[in-house]
Amino acid sequence: MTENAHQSAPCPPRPINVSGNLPIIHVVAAALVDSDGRVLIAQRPEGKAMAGLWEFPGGKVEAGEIPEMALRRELYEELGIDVCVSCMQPFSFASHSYDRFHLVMPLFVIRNWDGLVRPLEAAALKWVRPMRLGDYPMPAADLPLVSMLQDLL
Ligand SMILES: Nc1nc2c([nH]c(=O)n2[C@@H]2O[C@H](COP(=O)(O)OP(=O)(O)OP(=O)(O)O)[C@@H](O)[C@H]2O)c(=O)[nH]1
Ligand SMILES: [Mg+2]
Repeated sequence: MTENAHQSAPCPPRPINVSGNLPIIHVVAAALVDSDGRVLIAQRPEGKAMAGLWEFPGGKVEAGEIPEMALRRELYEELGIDVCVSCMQPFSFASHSYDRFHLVMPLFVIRNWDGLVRPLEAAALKWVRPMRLGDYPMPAADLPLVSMLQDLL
């Protein structure tokens, strides 16, 4: 072993398709944090994939959009709020293989916005203390993000 080699605990299992045969879906999502440190999660409505699961608001990046523009559009469509790009703090990202696609999803932390959040597309919205996020079933890609948020907040 060289002097610089770093010995640490074994990597946790992270199912990932490395053969490159899955379409890549670019999604962008937000952890809105209120003045009490609670995080907003949205329940996916009936009729959508993963219906019933709780997620970070956001959605697919469209052709020609940068992630911040896509997030501003999605948060207006889904929650009725306006968020300026300078209030979007890049936090982390998910890179996760589902059966049918590979998801790449940056997550931004947002503490300031204009307007009151409303469930314009979600089945329900909830403000949740970071330590309680585990009480809500979320997509597999989100689980590492939840741990990182719990460390941050
Ligand atoms: N918004 C969001 N999508 C997530 C999360 N985690 C996760 O795996 N996804 C997946 O990312 C994909 C795209 O999300 P989406 O359904 O919100 O996309 P969208 O708002 O553009 O909806 P649409 O395609 O019906 O117009 C879905 O397959 C969703 O399950 C998350 O925390 N937030
Ligand atoms: Mg969405």
